[in-house]
Amino acid sequence: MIHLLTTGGTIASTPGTSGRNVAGALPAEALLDAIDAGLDAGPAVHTESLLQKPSNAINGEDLCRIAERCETRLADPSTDGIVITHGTDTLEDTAWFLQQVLGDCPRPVVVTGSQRALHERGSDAPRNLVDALRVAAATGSRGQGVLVVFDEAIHSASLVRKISSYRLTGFGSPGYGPVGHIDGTILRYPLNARIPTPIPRGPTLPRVDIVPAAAGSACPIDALRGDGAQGLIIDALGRGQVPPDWVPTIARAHAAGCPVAITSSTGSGPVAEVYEYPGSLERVIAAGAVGADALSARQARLLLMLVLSTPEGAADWRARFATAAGWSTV
Ligand SMILES: NC(=O)C[C@H](N)C(=O)O
Repeated sequence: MIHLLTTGGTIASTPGTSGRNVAGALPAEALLDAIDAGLDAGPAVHTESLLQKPSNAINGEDLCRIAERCETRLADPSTDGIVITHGTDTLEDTAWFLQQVLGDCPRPVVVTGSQRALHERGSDAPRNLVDALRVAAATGSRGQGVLVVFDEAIHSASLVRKISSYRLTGFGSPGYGPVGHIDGTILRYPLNARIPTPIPRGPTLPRVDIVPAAAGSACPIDALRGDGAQGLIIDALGRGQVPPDWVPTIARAHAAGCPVAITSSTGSGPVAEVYEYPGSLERVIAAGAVGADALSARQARLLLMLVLSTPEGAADWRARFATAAGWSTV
């Protein structure tokens, strides 16, 4: 039995009164009805409508609810796999979060969505959902961690990012490529994903904000801390550089006990201490920040939220964050 958990997004959209889409209105049963013909003799499916939201509205509480539903379903031996439908705007965030808490997934957990709603011409919703159910039911998908299925490709949740705001090839794994492909009813897995070790999570997730760096821009870190941010991700330039006058502000945050991590805003490739000059990553790390390897800012944010959500994690955040961020290196 495959458990279909729906959370909203364009894949569950209905037409609104103005002609635009209302994301998330369709319940799970209606989604399944719409693709029944495409499933042929596919797996038996049990449905659950958990959320009906556009994905820009998914918050930390929702992430914990989705994770909890996965854990509960996976504890039931009748569940062979889980498919989660989700809006594409933050699909990679939820998939990444689940990857950090669920581990290698001996029974597959697959996330999908669509760029066009079911009622729109050429909708990718039926294809993506049928493919996701097929991937969740396949023995070859076991132990590969959380997977994202989109446009006949299978991505690791550790690597996937939304790469187009509208094209049906909405997702990619920049620098790596998909871990598998869906060729009709045949699944091909040319690569095995390396799976990070699960991270314990507390009952609530603390607030961590993302600060984009740009040449000559002002550093809002003091204001964000004053407003209640408990950790910060600086989405930095290139290998991890920030404007030179940001460094004292980062040192102030460090002295006040606020974790600061550095990602590269380039979209592909890790941060690295390859320069020494004012504002270089080497100076930023000397001021107390930690590098986030090749994680996106959104991945780093969720990782830091998870690490800080338990007292043990908060006490040891630097080592735990760095280890988890570097999961893909050997
Ligand atoms: N294609 C989509 O699902 C986008 C939509 N705005 C969402 O993320 O909910």
